[in-house]
Parts: sequence; C-alpha cells; structure tokens
Amino acid sequence: MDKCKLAVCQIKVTSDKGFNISHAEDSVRRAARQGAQVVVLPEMFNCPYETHLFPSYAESYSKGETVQMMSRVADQLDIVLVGGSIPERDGDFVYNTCFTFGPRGDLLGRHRKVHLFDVDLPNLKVQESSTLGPGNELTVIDAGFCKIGVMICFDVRFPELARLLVLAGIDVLVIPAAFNLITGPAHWDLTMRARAVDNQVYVAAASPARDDRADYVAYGHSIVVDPWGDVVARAGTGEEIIMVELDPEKIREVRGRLPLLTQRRTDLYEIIRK
Ligand SMILES: NC(=O)CCC(=O)C(=O)O
Repeated sequence: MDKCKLAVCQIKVTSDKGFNISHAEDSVRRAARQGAQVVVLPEMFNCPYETHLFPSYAESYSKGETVQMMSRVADQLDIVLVGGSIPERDGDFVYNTCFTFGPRGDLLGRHRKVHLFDVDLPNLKVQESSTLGPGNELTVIDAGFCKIGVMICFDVRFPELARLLVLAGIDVLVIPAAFNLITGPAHWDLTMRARAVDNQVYVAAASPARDDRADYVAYGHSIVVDPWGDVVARAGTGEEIIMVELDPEKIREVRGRLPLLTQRRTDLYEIIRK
C-alpha cells in the first residue's frame, strides 16, 4: 500500500431516491475536493433502510441510475469510490450490494452482503432475508495503491470473513453499515475496533446520518480505526465527512512488534474458504 487519503461520507437518506443519489454525489465531490483518493458511502444510501422497500428501490447493474452516477463520478474525480450499498436487482433476486468503481469509472468489485441481518431483539426485529438474497463471494479490491476488503454491516460480526480477507492481503477493511440505536451503542465501536485489532488492518465504517423520524434510526458515528485499534476519526450523528491518511508503515509497525498473523498455530487450527 502507498500512503493515501480515505474519506467516509456520513449522509442523510430520505425516501426520495433521486435526491439521495444527487446528495451522495455532492458529498463525494466535497470529499474529493478535500483530497480524498478513496471515498466511502453508507449502506443503503439511496433507499430508506426498510426491508419491504428494497425491491421497489432496486436497480440492475446494467441500467441503474445510482450505478451510473457512481461510475461517472469516480471517473471525473479520479478516485476509488466504494459505493456504500444499494438494493441491486438481478433476475428474481434483490441483493444488498456494494459496487466499487475506479478512477476510470471501471467496476473494480462487487460485494453482495453475505450475512443477512435477521434478528429478534427487544424493540428491534429485522428480517433482511424477507426481501433479500445473500451474496456468496468474498470481495477483495485491488486499487493499485491499496488493497481493500469490503464487507457490509452485519458481515462485520463474523470474524472469519474479515480474517479471510486479511489473509488475501488487504490493507483496509471498508464497511458500509447502518447499525441502529439498540446495537449501535452496545457494539458499533467494539466490533469495528475488534476487527482492526484481530487483523492489524485499518477499518473504515460508513453509516447514514441519524434521522430520529425514520422507522429504522441509523446510529451514525462513522468511524476509522487504525491497526493498533485506536479510533483515528469518528463522526457525530449528523451529516459529516471524516478523513484520514492510511499509512502502510503503521500496519508494518504493529505487525512487526506484535506479530499475531505469523504466530497463528496453523498446525492446530486453520480457516478454510469454501
Ligand atoms: N444493516 C445491518 O446489517 C445492521 C447490523 C446491526 O445493526 C448489527 O448490530 O449488527
């Protein structure tokens, strides 16, 4: 990895898809003007996070207006755009998908959320699988100057997935996400920092801004954690762009002094990708 600047855009999401797309574009342009080379958007940034709405907001890769905006903007701004996630239609299925575009507007990778958020907690019942299909691929993006692993929100709770991405050589785990007011205060910082500490990589998680009138209230607090587990940037609950410089030396230093990855007892246990 080369040193590079990464920005996370914490933006509001409304019921107006057209507004959401142009609002996201404005935010990405602002981040690029501030010098970002990698820009990250939140989970479901063009659609309210309500499972029953995903099919009607969904678009296909080949015809989608959100996809076209992301490709055009990445090209014009000469950036890597990790495009949060959107409901993606493919045949009979809808997926929670992150498309990543490169500086020539080319598609660098597509991550379909692997672990669907099906939970029954006090005051929070969500069943993504009622309208979404699960992805079945691990997503590593080679952006040239850095290698990015992509997971979406609930995926972060499954350490095996992060470890497989790290074993594939990523420098930064990028996580478009939308935790909520139940699990956010309890587990947002904890899981993001845990994945960074376990794997000695940067972790960057992008949330929508909080809207207290929404059916599902996003936690906010987009965050970037360094390979030592320190929080190096953290948003509040409103709209905000946070920016950090990712430094390969920091990864080398932490791994050199605390060589967790090389001290694994692979003679006793190993993690297998199927
Ligand atoms: N959109 C999601 O996957 C939410 C995950 C979440 O809130 C969690 O606690 O995990």
